[in-house]
Amino acid sequence: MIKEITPVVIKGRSIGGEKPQVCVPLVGKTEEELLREAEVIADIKPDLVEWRIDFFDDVEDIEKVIKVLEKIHNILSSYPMIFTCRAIEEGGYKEIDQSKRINLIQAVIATKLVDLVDIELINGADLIKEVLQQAHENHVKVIVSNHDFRKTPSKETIVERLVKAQEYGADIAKIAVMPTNERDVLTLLEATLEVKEKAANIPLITMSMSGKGVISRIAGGIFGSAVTFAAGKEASAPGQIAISRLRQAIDILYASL
Ligand SMILES: O=C1C[C@@](O)(C(=O)O)C[C@@H](O)[C@@H]1O
Repeated sequence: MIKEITPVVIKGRSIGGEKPQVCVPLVGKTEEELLREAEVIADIKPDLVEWRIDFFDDVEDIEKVIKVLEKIHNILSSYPMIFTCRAIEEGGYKEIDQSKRINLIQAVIATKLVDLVDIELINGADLIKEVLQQAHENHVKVIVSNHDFRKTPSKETIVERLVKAQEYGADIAKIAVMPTNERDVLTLLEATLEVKEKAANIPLITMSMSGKGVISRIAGGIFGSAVTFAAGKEASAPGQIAISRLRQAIDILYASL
């Protein structure tokens, strides 16, 4: 039996709807860089924006982060915004003390200036549930994510991690893995389709990273991935391509479906 996925709709964008949404990251290290980047992103009109705060020089200064967030929000208020402070062991830009990372995520949720936050599955059920509860009280959605920058786990492991994120109460479950060969890309796509067909009632986001995995960023929607990440001014992970080229490729695929 095919499970029904309920889309997450934010500011008119349907995550988990007919077509994958394209998200671009903000990866500036300084306020100046970020505001310039936000202007560029406003021009290229993605569907979603992700602020990868772990790239920011003053990431540990909560007051500064919130001041910059207000300015970014002024430029990009019409776009659903994901706030991500990626843990170093999952591909984060730099080491950030775990309790500072969680305090920051919670302080940002309380501002209600972001629409989604990303928290890694490795944080465990208790912390994830605490973040989920606070997020939902503030009308913020939660992406529970997992990343492997070294390899592609087995199909069963990918399925298990996505299902676990859903069981923890995630609004969206995400996994990004690194292929070492072409078959790994198929493994990621097959796992995505299996979760979509058999288990998911929330949207999934999956990708096989690097050049080898680029087909998953273009065609992942067909197998069940609701969001694909493209480079805006800069990329936040290996394999992201320019948004204009990604959109063209997606349009070609979807015109034939
Ligand atoms: O988790 C993801 C996916 C990603 O790693 C990618 O491969 O596109 C990019 C990250 O910025 C984002 O948080």
